[in-house]
Amino acid sequence: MNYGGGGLKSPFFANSILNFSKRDVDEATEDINELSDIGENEDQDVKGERQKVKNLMDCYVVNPPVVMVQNLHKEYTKSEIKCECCCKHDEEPITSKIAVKSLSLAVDAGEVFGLLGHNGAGKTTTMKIITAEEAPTRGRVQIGGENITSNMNDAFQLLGYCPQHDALWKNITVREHLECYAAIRGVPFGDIPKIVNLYLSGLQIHEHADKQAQQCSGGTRRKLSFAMAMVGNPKVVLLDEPSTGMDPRSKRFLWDTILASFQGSRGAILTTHSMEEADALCSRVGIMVKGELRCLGSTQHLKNLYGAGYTLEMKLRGGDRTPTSTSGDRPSELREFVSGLFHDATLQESFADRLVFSVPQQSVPSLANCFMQLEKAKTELDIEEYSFSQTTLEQVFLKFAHYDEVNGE
Ligand SMILES: Nc1ncnc2c1ncn2[C@@H]1O[C@H](COP(=O)(O)OP(=O)(O)OP(=O)(O)O)[C@@H](O)[C@H]1O
Repeated sequence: MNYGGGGLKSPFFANSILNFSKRDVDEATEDINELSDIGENEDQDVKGERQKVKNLMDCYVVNPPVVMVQNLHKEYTKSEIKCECCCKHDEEPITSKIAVKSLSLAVDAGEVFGLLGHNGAGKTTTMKIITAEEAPTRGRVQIGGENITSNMNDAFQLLGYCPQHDALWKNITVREHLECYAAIRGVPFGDIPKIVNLYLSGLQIHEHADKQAQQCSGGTRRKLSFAMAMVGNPKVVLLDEPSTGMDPRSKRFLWDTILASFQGSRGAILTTHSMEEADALCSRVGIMVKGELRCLGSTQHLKNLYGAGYTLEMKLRGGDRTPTSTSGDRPSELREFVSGLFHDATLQESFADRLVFSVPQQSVPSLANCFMQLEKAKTELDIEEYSFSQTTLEQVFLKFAHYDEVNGE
């Protein structure tokens, strides 16, 4: 039995019409708590989140998280793996593939949770399971406290979804898409034109409003998908790489809309490959590696925990007085100064008059003192400019990416 009505590219399909069978549901809810595949060395925050979800699932909560998944697991079996080529796989038989490994997560109201990870880490699969486009191998999902299998109507009324691949009606105009979604989400009839125009102008797609979706560029279709997910203010919104292909001004509108929307009782899950976007928009992020949630917390928490500390970048004044010049070995003087100030600092890069040092967290007991010394050295050592910055989220992400490579299959 198939609950789903739409094809894969239908906007209604992409907005949460169930697509799995009763058998899938029964099997999926088995063995929720008895798992043998949870890593022994699971990160403390991930472990804490798993326990938090278990506690919340076990009791009645007045204000439940907007999205809660418990021990979500997805293994594509041999028969589910779609082969896109016509070979007979004589050499390499297709085996099963674990896309999501025992993921437990609770996204609270007022939160934008960033799901980060390499291509193929399992982000989209997680979203597809939450929207019931895919059935989990096991695990539970609640949206606004409503179980998506036993209380599907209530659960999906709360949900907006911007899928990774735009799901639009090709012969319907941009404006009609938005009007239809606004009406479905219960926007009062008289307010629909005003609200639709707000999105059209904010995303700068007014001039394309009366074009059919099939006549629009990829960027315009992306903007439309984002607006469709947001219009009518659903309580929970899943945004799968919403800003891909958007110009900077529209991206700014998207950021502003997200920042303004998910306060109070609403919440969102956002996937993005832009660490800048995650840093700007997400109250918490989680990094997935090979289907597994490896860490989670605020971006500052992850930088403190997994960051390498600080990066000190310095540029000496006078581009021609390079290390090969005859005017004294100023870079050596600078290196000496830096190692005196930070004992464990290491030189990462040195090119002409520009030097970059990596400074461990524990070498910086006082930021105030550090800046005082750097300002003094600026004059004494004739430094044109310097920057002293904390590890970026990108560096934290790359650390996990490195783990992925080292432990690659
Ligand atoms: N229908 C499917 N059949 C078999 N394997 C699949 C299927 N869909 C996804 N996968 C596999 O599951 C893993 C996770 O894929 P998923 O699309 O969730 O990753 P992702 O993190 O969203 O990547 P991206 O950043 O590229 O969107 C990948 O290895 C992918 O090849």
